[in-house]
Amino acid sequence: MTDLHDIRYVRVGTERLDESVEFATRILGLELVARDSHAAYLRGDDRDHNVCYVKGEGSGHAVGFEMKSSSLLDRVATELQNAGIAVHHGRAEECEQRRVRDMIRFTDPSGNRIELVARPDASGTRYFPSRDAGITSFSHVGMRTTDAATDEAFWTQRLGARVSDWIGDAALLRIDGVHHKIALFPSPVPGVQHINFQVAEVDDIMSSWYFLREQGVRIAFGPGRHATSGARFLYFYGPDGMIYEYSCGVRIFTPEEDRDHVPRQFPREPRSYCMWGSKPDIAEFKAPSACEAPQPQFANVG
Ligand SMILES: O=C/C=C/C(C(=O)O)=C(/O)C(=O)O
Ligand SMILES: [Fe+2]
Repeated sequence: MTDLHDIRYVRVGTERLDESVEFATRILGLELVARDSHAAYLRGDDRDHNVCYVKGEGSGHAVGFEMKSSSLLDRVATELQNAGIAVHHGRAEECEQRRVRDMIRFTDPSGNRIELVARPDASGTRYFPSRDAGITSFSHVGMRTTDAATDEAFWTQRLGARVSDWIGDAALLRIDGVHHKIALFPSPVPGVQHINFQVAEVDDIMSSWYFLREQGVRIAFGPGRHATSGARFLYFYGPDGMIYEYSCGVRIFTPEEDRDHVPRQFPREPRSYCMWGSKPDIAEFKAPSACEAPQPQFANVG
């Protein structure tokens, strides 16, 4: 079974490359590290990049995870292929575009594009934010799943993730001590639902809340506190309907807790998403299931 070392990057196809870069630097607070006519690379920590906007919406979304070595990557590719999963081995040009030595690509059962990489470029320079949003690291993605049980089995059985908690059918999955690095939210369509950056403290969340509103940014959820990980959070919309999340204070499991933790089942109700009572303007957090209409008490904020 795979041992995913860490989440590494997310690739977001967009027809609005300039607007995406403008939003990511001036509003979100990322550093632009490289840019060409086809793609822009940005980061919120000391790694080479965490987000790559790729020209052309047709490029879709992809999430990259680092493996500890190229030999582990090869082993996983073989295991996946033996399990009947189609695996694409990255060509030199694709590896170069991702700033990695080796990569493979496949899709989860919903069709989310997953990339596993080995020997990603390290960076010799510190993250230097364009706006002091208090970002400390790129931390997780929320992904849409069209079949939560099947995708959860894929992530846990094929990719070695562990369930930390569920809200309804949505699984929050960890690959290390952090409560989750992947979350799978039931939806009629696949894709990246939100991109999370950790911030240093709750002051960063509250000052960003004022800043974002002043800038006319559509707030998606929060400020609030997740019942699951205990993180304080703020979600907001960027170009192409992509949702970004700042959060701080996510639960970190000790090795003993990681070993002994029994996933908790939270009901699919507002208090499971936010202990403070904030109401989400996010489809996957509102509807009781992918097929049913939103409940009236989940009315949008603002
Ligand atoms: O309530 C839904 C989301 C929960 C959390 C959390 O517990 O921190 C997330 O960050 C997430 O899944 O996006
Ligand atoms: Fe999140």
